[in-house]
Amino acid sequence: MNKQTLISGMQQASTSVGTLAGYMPGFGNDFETEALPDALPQGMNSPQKANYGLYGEQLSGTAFTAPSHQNERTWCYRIRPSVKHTHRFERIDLPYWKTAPHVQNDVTSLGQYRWDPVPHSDQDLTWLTGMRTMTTAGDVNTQVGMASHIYLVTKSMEDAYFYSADSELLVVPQEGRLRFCTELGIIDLEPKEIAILPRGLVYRVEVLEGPARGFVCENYGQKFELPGRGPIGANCMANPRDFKTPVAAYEDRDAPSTVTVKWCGQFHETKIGHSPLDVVAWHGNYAPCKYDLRTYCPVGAILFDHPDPSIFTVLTAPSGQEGTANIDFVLFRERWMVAEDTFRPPWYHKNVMSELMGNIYGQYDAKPKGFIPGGMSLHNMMLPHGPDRNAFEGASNADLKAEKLDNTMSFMFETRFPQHLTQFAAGEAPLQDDYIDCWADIEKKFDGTPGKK
Ligand SMILES: O=C(O)Cc1cc(O)ccc1O
Ligand SMILES: [Fe+2]
Repeated sequence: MNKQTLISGMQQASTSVGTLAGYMPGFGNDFETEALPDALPQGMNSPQKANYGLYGEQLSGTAFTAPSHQNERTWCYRIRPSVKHTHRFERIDLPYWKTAPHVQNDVTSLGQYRWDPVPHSDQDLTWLTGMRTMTTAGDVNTQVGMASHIYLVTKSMEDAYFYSADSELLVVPQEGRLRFCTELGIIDLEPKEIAILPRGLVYRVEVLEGPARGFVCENYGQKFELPGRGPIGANCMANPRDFKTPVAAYEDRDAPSTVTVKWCGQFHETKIGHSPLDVVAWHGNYAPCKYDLRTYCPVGAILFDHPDPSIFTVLTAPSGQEGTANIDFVLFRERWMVAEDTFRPPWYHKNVMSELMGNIYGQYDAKPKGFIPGGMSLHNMMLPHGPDRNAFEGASNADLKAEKLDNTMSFMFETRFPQHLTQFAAGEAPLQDDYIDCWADIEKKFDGTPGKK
């Protein structure tokens, strides 16, 4: 159990810029943290009167009766209970943020697709107005599937807060720096890091360095967890201690504000008179965290052949069918290539799962050109894909000495469900019309004679 105390500058400041974010290590630990001494009750959750006049409130991330190893909840001790924050809800429109099921008859999703980076806009865009849905999969109403988004953020949310009742958000920054001021503490996030924001957690997003662009995987289903390592053992891949959960930090701020809620794909707004980020102390295992992708320790082939990319899974969100994820988050980062007599890049492939990829920086080995930082690609359920002609020719003729793949970080959101393009992805976003031509010049080498061509 971790215990750490931070007296937060959030309390005084009108925004939290300038405060120091502090973190506790571990994935899914039972944490405890207080921003004021003795704010956290000891030995019980519901004292008749909590210290400082705080209200106790539980945030349940799983059903009460979920098996113990999956059961997640957090006890918050806050200046006002959340229910004081909810008055009448009014429907608002965020036209670019879409939710499954969202199958558009005039949009074709069957195919291989690739996009250049969505350019920054000259408008002021917040975390909410700057979210651009690219694909949706599954059904939010039955809590299965996901959506992939690009965010373009230039403006901090001011006296404005948000939570998603629909989903947990996995945030993968590509440009710029953001600060997530959450009920449970502050997370500063930059490229090469990721963050997980649990379903139901209230937060405000500030721009520390803009413009900011990145990718989001919105998970409607069971939470992301660390994959079992099997025979790899107790170490390597993503190690639990490299996940960082913020220490408690609170705002005692009275100001006319809004809270926007995403609920079954709809957005509603309510007005409140104070900051809802008023949790002075908390304990539990349902909390946001961040993770530095540079601490991911890749394990791979050290003699021959190319393993399935699941070897690079950072996080997996189960679907209920064992081994068939609702979402796998897979990382292709710097590593040594040493396999002998082997075609080293990804092989040609058709997959029952749907593969959405994004480039954080550098060059991806199967697509040395055209898949650029900030760009995305989609190889949907059972649609063939693989190295382009240049990658194939290069790798099948290469001198197979040990080689470092340097300056490379791409990722995949892989889901068991087909992914449907939004109108934005099919129309407004910079779709590369000529993407499939990258395979057009692949040569027939077969002439009936044995031997390597
Ligand atoms: O580039 C892709 O499509 C992803 C991918 C990577 C890999 O190493 C093996 C198979 C695969 O589909
Ligand atoms: Fe693939």
